[in-house]
Amino acid sequence: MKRAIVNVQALRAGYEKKIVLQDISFSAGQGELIGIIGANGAGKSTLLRTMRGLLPRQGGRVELLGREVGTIPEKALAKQVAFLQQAVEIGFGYTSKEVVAAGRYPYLSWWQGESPEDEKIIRESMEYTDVLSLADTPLANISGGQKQRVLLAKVLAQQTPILFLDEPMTGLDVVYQEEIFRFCQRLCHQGKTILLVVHDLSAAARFCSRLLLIGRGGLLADGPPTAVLTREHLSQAYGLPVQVVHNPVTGSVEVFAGLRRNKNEQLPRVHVIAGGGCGCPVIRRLATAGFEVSVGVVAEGDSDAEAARIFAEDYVITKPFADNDADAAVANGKLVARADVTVLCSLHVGKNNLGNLDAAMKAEKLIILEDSPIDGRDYTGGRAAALYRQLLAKHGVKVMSTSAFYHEMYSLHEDEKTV
Ligand SMILES: Nc1ncnc2c1ncn2[C@@H]1O[C@H](COP(=O)(O)OP(=O)(O)OP(=O)(O)O)[C@@H](O)[C@H]1O
Repeated sequence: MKRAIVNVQALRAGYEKKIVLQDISFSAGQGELIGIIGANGAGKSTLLRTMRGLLPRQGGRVELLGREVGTIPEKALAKQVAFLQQAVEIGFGYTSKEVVAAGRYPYLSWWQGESPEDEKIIRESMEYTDVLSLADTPLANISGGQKQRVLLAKVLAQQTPILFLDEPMTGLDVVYQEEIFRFCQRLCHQGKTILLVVHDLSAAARFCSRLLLIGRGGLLADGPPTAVLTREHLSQAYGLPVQVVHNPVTGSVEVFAGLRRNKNEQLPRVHVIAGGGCGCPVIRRLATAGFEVSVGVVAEGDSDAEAARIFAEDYVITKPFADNDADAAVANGKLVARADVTVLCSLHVGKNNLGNLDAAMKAEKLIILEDSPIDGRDYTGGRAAALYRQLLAKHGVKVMSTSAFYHEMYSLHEDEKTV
């Protein structure tokens, strides 16, 4: 086991009249890049500020390089930890270089100017974050993202083994954001230990070796990104249903937060009859617009089945090429009966999914999405087309293209009027 560079035991953190975090325990070893994640107001900044000794602890211990943080003199502490704080105010009369030079303060006495060695470190730090060309520009004259990179250079110039970075990506475009993550990785590879607050969970998953999830007044999870970024953990931390999709190709994670529903708001339930991938965008759009969505019957392995798992609250998935799955048909029928509106996607119909048209027949309110004539989508020798024509003749049925539906679907909130 590596020596703990940061060691936090049973920490209680917060403010005079308000305890924000209880019982936080973890330790960080050399070379770790640790992302601190959690909802707004969860206590991430409070944790970092307490660990750095800027906020008094309400209980527990924080050790940096084996020493209790409260016992380390300020200048010695500044040689151990550099802290990029959120929303720091800096006198705007200073040039970028002067701001970065302030990072050298733990190494200077009041009578000493910067040595050639300090100058070299300042220049290298500014090169690292690509702001050397702004050296003589006053901070007042540079953009928000450039300012953030100047502040990062200042933190680097402090040359500490530990870095605490509170949302260092604020204001950075995607290219610089990734670059900052990559240089954090490089610094950790060189032996530094970095804890950074990050809101972009996908980037956190790709770049951090470990995540600490803060929520509900404590440490909800601690471990590698795949173990921390689960539906259960994130739903707890963010206080609403969250879906998590890990992309094995890019290593990134997509997180879809459910809507914060007003308890009195009754949104229509929409059942989507899909298959062969035609339902995928319909399911996604309905769910992200806030509808309660169910899906059926779709086949395992089909992208509609994946979309159902991610976005739908209920679904019926059958084995691929399963003919006449009676149980699936019954379950699908129940979802149709429960829905306020059923949407029949523009699917291709073979003998194994003919039952989907029977299910649509039972819908009280039906919208048919028709992107091409049924005859070109009928693989049953005419049975599907015949059933489909009966559907078209049903009372109150609406027929439209899928793209037209995307515009119309918001009026489903007033479905009585529109269907
Ligand atoms: N100086 C303060 N005095 C009292 N309460 C505070 C103070 N600063 C923050 N808080 C409260 O402490 C809680 C945690 O705030 P903190 O800034 O640590 O959250 P955070 O996770 O960093 O949030 P965000 O993601 O929005 O930056 C919040 O409820 C906040 O209102």
